[in-house]
Amino acid sequence: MLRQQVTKRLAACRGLASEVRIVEVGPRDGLQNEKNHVSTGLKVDLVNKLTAAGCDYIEAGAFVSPKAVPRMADSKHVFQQIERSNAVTYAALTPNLKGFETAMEVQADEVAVFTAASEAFNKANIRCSIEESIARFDPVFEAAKPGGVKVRGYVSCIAGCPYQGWVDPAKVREVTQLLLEKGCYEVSLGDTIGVGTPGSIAAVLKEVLETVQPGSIALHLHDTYGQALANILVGLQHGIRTFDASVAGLGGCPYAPGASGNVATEDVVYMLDGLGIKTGISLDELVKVGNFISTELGRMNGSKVGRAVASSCIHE
Ligand SMILES: CC(C)(COP(=O)([O-])OP(=O)([O-])OC[C@H]1O[C@@H](n2cnc3c(N)ncnc32)[C@H](O)[C@@H]1OP(=O)([O-])[O-])[C@@H](O)C(=O)NCCC(=O)NCCSC(=O)C[C@@](C)(O)CC(=O)[O-]
Repeated sequence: MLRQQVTKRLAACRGLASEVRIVEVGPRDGLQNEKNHVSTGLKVDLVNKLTAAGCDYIEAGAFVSPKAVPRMADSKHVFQQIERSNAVTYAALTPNLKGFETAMEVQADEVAVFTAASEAFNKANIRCSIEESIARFDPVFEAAKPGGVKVRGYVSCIAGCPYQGWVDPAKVREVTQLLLEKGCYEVSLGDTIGVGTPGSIAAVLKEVLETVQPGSIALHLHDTYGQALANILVGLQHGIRTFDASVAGLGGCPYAPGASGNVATEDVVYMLDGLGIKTGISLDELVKVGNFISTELGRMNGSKVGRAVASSCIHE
């Protein structure tokens, strides 16, 4: 109790938010690149367990070409079988109108369109230029309007690209702004290959926040170089209040060879708990979910907190 009061005061003193939103991307970003088959039942279990742990935003699947990303081919069944909570937003990735229509068939609450700040990455990932990708989203924005469906946006490769290397922060700002003007309510800035450092992420945020409000920005940080938590702290210091994360650090992008998964949700929640910043997620329950999915997939739990708790290190 005392620790909670002290840490809350600490967060306030440092001008950090008292609450943040975690976008749990494990069932989508986390599983899209799994080597082995992942059953629909396991995906459904994962989403249900994340719901029970208090996650209130879960990206549960992707309506993309099954040839491009076979692991997401059963997203329709996942959406049809999950036990929904009214308190949770169940979202899906939709690269075009076809994806949006499927998302609506299975009552996804929100959709996300995705492009990049790197032409080379976009060509590999969605087989078109940045400009063409945004034109493809126009029908999605149009179709979303009548039903008031919220559209989130992703900009990949904000801190570097596996194909072209350096990415200009001005390009990140330009694409972000365009997505917001077109109709995204929020744009998640993706360090797709996890190369960003507190210095480079601060430089990107400084550039983007020249013209965009921090409330319209989220950070989506892969943890390849172990910088993601430090980068989240930089995000908090810049007023960002939404962070994407993946339970057990699951994942990687099929078009970013060698990149590890998103920062582990358990690690983020542990850090935020320590800062007295609320997420609504139960760390103890989340750790169980991370251990469950890691065991089921036969992979090492990518969350340091998950491993520490499992090996009975001291945990308040
Ligand atoms: C974008 C396309 C479709 C373009 O692919 P294309 O080949 O240019 O498009 P197309 O319209 O010619 O369609 C090709 C085939 O895909 C089918 N198709 C077309 N659209 C759909 C759809 N919505 N749902 C299901 N099927 C679809 C379409 O029907 C056709 O089937 P075929 O006639 O060959 O049998 C393709 O390249 C694609 O689906 N790519 C998937 C890319 C992807 O999912 N990448 C991983 C997610 S992004 C990511 O991880 C980064 C992020 C978001 O996490 C942030 C970060 O970390 O930076």
